[in-house]
Amino acid sequence: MSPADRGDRGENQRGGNSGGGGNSRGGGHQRGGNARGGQGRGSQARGAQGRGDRARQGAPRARISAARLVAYDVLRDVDEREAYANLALPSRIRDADLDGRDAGLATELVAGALRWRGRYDRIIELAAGRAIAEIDPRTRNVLRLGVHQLLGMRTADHAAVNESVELQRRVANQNAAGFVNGVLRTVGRSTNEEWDAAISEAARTPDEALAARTSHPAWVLRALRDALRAEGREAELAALLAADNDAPRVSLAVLPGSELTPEEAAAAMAPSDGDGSLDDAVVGDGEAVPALRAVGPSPLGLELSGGDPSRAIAAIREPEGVVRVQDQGSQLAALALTRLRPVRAGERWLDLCAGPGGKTAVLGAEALLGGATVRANEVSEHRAELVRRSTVAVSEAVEVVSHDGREPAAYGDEQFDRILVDAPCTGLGALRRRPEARWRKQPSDLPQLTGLQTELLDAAVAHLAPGGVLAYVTCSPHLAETRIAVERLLARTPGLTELDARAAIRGVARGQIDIAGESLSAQLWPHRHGTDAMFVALFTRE
Ligand SMILES: C[S@@+](CC[C@H](N)C(=O)[O-])C[C@H]1O[C@@H](n2cnc3c(N)ncnc32)[C@H](O)[C@@H]1O
Repeated sequence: MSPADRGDRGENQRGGNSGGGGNSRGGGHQRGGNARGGQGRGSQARGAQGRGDRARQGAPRARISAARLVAYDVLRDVDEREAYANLALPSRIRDADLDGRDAGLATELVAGALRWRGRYDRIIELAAGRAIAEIDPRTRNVLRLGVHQLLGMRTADHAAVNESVELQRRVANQNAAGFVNGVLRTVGRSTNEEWDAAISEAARTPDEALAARTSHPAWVLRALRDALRAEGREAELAALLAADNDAPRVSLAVLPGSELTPEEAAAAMAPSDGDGSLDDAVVGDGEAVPALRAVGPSPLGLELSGGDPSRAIAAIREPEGVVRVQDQGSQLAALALTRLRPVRAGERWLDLCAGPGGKTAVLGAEALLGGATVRANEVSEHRAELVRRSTVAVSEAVEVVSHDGREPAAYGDEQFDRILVDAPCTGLGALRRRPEARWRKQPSDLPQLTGLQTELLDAAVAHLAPGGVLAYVTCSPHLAETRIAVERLLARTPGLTELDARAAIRGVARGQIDIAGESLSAQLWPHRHGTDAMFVALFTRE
């Protein structure tokens, strides 16, 4: 019997075939610690009928927690206003005046429901016996939050179901409250393993099954596999997909030239019991602040145990902007350009696509140390302002302008010794960081993006001084935005030579770094390096 067949469809559900899921058996469960499959949901499923009966016979109406309402509102913002969850969430949390615990719950609900949307939608389809597109968008979000509580969190079944039904009554179609109740009770009766087996059984191809189980759009899954295969590392696909679904630890950078090295900054905040565990918190001025460790591949990098990064940054007591949140892959990409060869005093550098200015700050700090100066260009005025704010600590060395990087004005009649083209891209390298991103991008976005990347690269190469170095960086491993873009650039640009970016990254990295493949460019990966999947290629012009 499939999980869906075992279910109790709500009064508003259509009957009919679940679309597969015929013979559910135990299967490969994707989640680690916070999934419930590993914790004996089988026995919970056996006891679920009794609890379900009590719910149906009029258990007391559940109160809806403010955290769930906030989470629902953020999902709606993401759907209806194309909001970014990481921006919408803090403002909704502030408006609702949630305390730390509820803010944490709202954050987990939003991140989980968005990240696992593909998998949860498939489970909802199997449990409901209807396509997700046929379910009202508001009800869909109520269900996604409910499924995450049942399968991704430790919420008690009755609380997850009752609060979801109440939420449905409050924010969506009241008449579908029974439907929500029925679907969620069906979902709660089976384990993660059983649902994964049902997903696989119902899928038309192995890729469709893998994409749904790991909650990746199929085209993204294929792009990731192609990129790994190009490095001879296709076997790492499962690890990569899992890493995309894990919330990353927050990384900080300590800008070069700071009074403290990352090691000293971490030591200054080491946990008082001295075991250095990242799960510890230390006490500063009587309040717990997150612990830091100088780990990760970037020599500027620190890793935060969790909690609010601004508290850790404040505790280090460096001037504003010196210690900052930044992925360590971004740090390495910037350093690959600045440390490829020694800086000559008076060098001019250009950061062509600078907003919001994370890499510009590293370039600025390196420029200050070496006697160079940086022109930072960003097409959007608003983002150019973010670059200004991001570079306050190194503003002496950085001038910010706002032009289209394809236009001569971006270059101001100059030739540059080093140019960073950190191009707009699909962002498929940062899926773990932006849980909604994977559902926003479409393969149809690629031609427009690769066209823009081509034009930006051509304009940049035309302003590279003879003997100068250009870094092409994307936060995407998609081959169309990485190796194919590089091969095409080399083919159409006489006098341009590719340099060894792998050696450059190995040269700057903290400790050994495993960069695979035969090409000269470097691809970083979340599962292998703990960074976003940044791509770095370096060129010089004869
Ligand atoms: C990947 S982001 C750069 C990230 C940045 N380097 C950092 O580390 O913070 C790409 C940036 O390019 C900008 N951009 C897009 N089209 C552009 C154009 N035609 N000229 C210049 N910048 C552009 C986008 O607004 C975006 O801020």
